[in-house]
Amino acid sequence: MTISLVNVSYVYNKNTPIEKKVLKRVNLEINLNEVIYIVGKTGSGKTTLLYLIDFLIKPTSGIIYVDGKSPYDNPDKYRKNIGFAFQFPERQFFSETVKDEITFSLKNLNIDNVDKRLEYVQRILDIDDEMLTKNPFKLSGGEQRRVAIASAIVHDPEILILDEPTVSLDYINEARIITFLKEWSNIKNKTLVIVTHDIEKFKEIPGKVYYLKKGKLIRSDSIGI
Ligand SMILES: Nc1ncnc2c1ncn2[C@@H]1O[C@H](COP(=O)(O)OP(=O)(O)OP(=O)(O)O)[C@@H](O)[C@H]1O
Repeated sequence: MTISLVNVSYVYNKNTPIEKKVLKRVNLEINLNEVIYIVGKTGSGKTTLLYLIDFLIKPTSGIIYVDGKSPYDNPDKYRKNIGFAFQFPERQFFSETVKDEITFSLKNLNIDNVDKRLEYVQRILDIDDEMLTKNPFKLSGGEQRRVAIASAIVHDPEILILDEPTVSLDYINEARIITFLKEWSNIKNKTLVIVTHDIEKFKEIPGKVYYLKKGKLIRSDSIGI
C-alpha cells in the first residue's frame, strides 16, 4: 500500500477568529517497506500529519491517495492495513482487561487465529500472561505503551504509525520498544511511520527523515541508510 499526500494543507477552525494553519502544502509518499521519521518541535503539526495519514481527518486542501485512489469513500477498508499507536496510550484504551484490549480489533475485523496472533504480540512485545488479566488503565507507562502497540499490530497491518513511541519511558522500556521496532521493520512488506522529537534514539533503525517546520515538511538526511 502506498499513501501519497499531494499539496496537503490543514487548518484548524478555518474561517474563525481562532483559525490555525498547521500544515502548508505538504508532499509525502509512504511506500511499502519504508521507515519514515517525522521530526519537529512541539506544536509543529506532527500528530495532525499522522491523523491525515490514517484518514482520521481530511485535508483542508490538497489530496491524499492510497494506491492512486481516494481513501475517504471507504476509510475503514484502507485502515485495516494500518495500525496506529497514539502518543498517550491511555486515551486509546477502552477495555477492562489487556487481553480484551489487544484482541478487540481481531473480533471487530473478523480475523481468525486469535490465540496465535495474541501469542505473537505477547512474545514480540514482552507481555506475559499475568499482564493480560490486568486493567490497561492500571499499568505502568512502559507497559501501557507496549499494550497500545500490541493492539495496533495484532491484526498484522502493513503500516504501523507510532506517535512518540519512546517518550517518557525509562531506559529498559525504551530499549524494549527499540528492539521491537528493529524486529518489526525487518519483516517483509512492513512500513513504519514514527513521529519523534528525538531522532537519535532510533539511529539503529534506518529510515528517511522529514522535518516539520512552520507547517512545511522538509526532507532531511536519512539515518542509517
Ligand atoms: N483540535 C484542535 N483544534 C485546534 N487546534 C489544534 C487542535 N489540535 C491541535 N491543534 C493545534 O495545532 C498545532 C499542531 O498540533 P499537533 O498536535 O499536530 O502538533 P505536534 O507537533 O504533534 O505537537 P506535540 O509534539 O506537542 O505533540 C498546535 O499548535 C496545536 O495547538
